Amino acid sequence: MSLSSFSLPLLLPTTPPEISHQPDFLLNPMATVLGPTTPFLGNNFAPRTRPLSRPSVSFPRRVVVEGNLIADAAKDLFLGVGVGLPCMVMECGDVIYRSTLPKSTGLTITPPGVALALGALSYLWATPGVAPGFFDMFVLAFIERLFRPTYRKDDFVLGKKLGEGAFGVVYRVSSAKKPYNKEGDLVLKKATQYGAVEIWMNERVRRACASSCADFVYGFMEGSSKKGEYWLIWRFEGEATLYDLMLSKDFPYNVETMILGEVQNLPKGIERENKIIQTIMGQILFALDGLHSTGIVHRDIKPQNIIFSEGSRTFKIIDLGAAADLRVGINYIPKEFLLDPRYTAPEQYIMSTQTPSAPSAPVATALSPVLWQLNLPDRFDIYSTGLIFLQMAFPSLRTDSALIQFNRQLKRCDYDLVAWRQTVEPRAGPDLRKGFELLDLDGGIGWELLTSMIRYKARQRTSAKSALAHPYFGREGLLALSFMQNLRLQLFRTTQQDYSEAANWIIRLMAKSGTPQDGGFTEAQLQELREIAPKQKATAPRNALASALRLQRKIIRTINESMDELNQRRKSFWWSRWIPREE
Ligand SMILES: Nc1ncnc2c1ncn2[C@@H]1O[C@H](COP(=O)(O)OP(=O)(O)OP(=O)(O)O)[C@@H](O)[C@H]1O
Repeated sequence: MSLSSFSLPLLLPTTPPEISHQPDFLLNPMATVLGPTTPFLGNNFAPRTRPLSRPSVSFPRRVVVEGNLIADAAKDLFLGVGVGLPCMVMECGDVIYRSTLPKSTGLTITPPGVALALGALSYLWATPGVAPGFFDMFVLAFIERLFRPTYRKDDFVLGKKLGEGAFGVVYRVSSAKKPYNKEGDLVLKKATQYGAVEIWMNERVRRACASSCADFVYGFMEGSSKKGEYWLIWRFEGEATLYDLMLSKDFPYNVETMILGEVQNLPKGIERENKIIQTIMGQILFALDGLHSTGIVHRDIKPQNIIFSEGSRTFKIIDLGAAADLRVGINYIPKEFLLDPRYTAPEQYIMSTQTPSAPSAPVATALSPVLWQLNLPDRFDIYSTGLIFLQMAFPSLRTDSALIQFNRQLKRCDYDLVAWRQTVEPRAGPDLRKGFELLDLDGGIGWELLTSMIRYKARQRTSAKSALAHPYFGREGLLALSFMQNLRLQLFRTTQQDYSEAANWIIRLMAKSGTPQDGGFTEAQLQELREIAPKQKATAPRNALASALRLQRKIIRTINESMDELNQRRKSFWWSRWIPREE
C-alpha cells in the first residue's frame, strides 16, 4: 500500500463536499486562508472542480494571490526535499474526482530541487572529491589491477645505492624481465615502515595526476606479512634532485638549459636568474596542485624530494612516505614524527590537533570536503614550498645551517616575513641584498608571492592553484605588468588579505580618495579611524562573525567527537589489503 493511500483516511473530510451544506472554511479552514486550490495542503482538501460556496470571511484579492505564491513555493520546497506529509511531496490529485489526478510526468523538477541537486553535486566534487574518490577506488583501481604488469623480487638486478633514509634503502636497478628490460633503468625502494602507505599514495597519484610525481611502476610486499618488506619500483627519472642542483655555485644557471632547453638571450644577472627560478617554482606548484586537488598532502616537501625528470624536462615530487590521503583519511597523523623540521610549517600538523586520528574510510570520505575546508591541510606544503622559493632567491640561505638560523630569526619575528626583512635588510650582505633585488623585480611581485606562502596561519597562505594564477608566473618576458596582469594582481591581493589587512586597505583607499572639502583625510583623522576600527563593540557584522566562529568550533567539536567514537571500534589498515604480495 502506498503512503498516500495509507494516509487518506486521516486526511480526508468524511462528508463529500457536494452534499455538504457546511461552509467550506469549516471543512477546511486553511483552504479559506490560502485559497481553494492551495497546493500546500494537497488537493484532498480543496477539490478543483466543485463550485465553492464563498466563505463568510473574505480576504483582499492581493492577500490571496500572495498566499498562493507562498504556498506554491512551500510546496516546491517540500517536493524538492522529499520530506513532508504524503500529499505535500507528491501529486495526489483530487480524491473525490479521480479523473483530475495529474498524469505522471515521471520527474518533478522544481527550483529548490535543482538547487539541492546542484549543492549535493558540488559537495561531492569539492576538494578532495568524494565522488571521484569512489570512482577511483572501485572502478579505476580495479581495472588498473587487471591490466598492469606485475613484478617479483627476482625480476630485478640491483645496481648502485641511491639513498638510504630512516625507513628504506633506494637502489638503481634494471629489470631482468623481458620485455620490460628495454624500457630503461628503474629505481627500487626497499621500505620497512610506511612502505604500504607509500604504495597506496603512488598508486593514487598515478591514476589522478601522474605527471606530478616520479613515474611509479609497481609495489608489492615481499616475504611474510610480519617480517615483510615493501618493494616499490619507479622509472629512473634522472640523476639530480633540486637539492643537488642548488648546491652548485652555478645555480640557477645550471638548470637553465635543462628546463628551458636553451640558454636565454639575456646577460647573466638577477633578471635571468629570476626567469629560471620562476620556471622551477611554476613546475613545483603545478605538481603540488595536482596532489592537493586529489586530496593528498605531501608533508615532506624539500629540495631533496624534488627530482629533475630528464624525460619530461620538469621537476617532479618523490618520496610520498609521509604523505596523507585526506580523501580516505589515510596516514594523516602518523605515529612517528616523520617531518623534516627545516621545512615544516609552524603548525606541524596538517589537521587540527583536536582531530587525533582518522575515522573509518567511508566516514572520512563523506566528511572529507568539510574537513578539508576546516583545516586547509594543503597549506602545510605551501609553507615548505615558500622556503624553497626563499632558498632559490637567497644564495646565502641554501645551506642547512643558514636555513635553521633563518627559521629561528623568523620565529623571533612571529613568522612575519616583512618584519624579518626590516630586521635583516639594513645590515644585509651582498647575497641577501641580491635576493631582495630579485624578488623586488617588476614591482615586487616575487616578494609578494613569497610573503603569501610563508605565513604563520595556514588559512592566510595561498593555495597552489591561486599561487599559479599569480601574475609572477604570467609575465611575458620582463616587461612591465600589463593592465590585465595588474587587475589579476589586485584580485590576488584582495583575496589574500586577512580582516585587519582589509581594514587597513579601506583606510588607505579612503585616504587616497579624500573628501570633497579638503582633498583628503588628515593623518589625525586616519589615526582616529584606525583606532576606532578595532574597538568597535558588538555591531551586527561582528556578531555574525562571532556566531559563525562559534558554529565552526561546534562543527569541528562534533565531527571530532563522532570520529573518536568511530575510532573506538577497532580499525585495521583495511587499505593495506590492496597491496599485492609476492607469492
Ligand atoms: N624515480 C627516481 N628516479 C631517480 N632517482 C630517484 C627516484 N626516486 C628516488 N630517487 C633517488 O633516491 C633518493 C632517495 O629517495 P627517497 O627520498 O624516496 O628515499 P627515502 O628512503 O625516503 O630517503 P629520505 O628518508 O632521505 O628522504 C633520492 O634522493 C633520489 O636521489
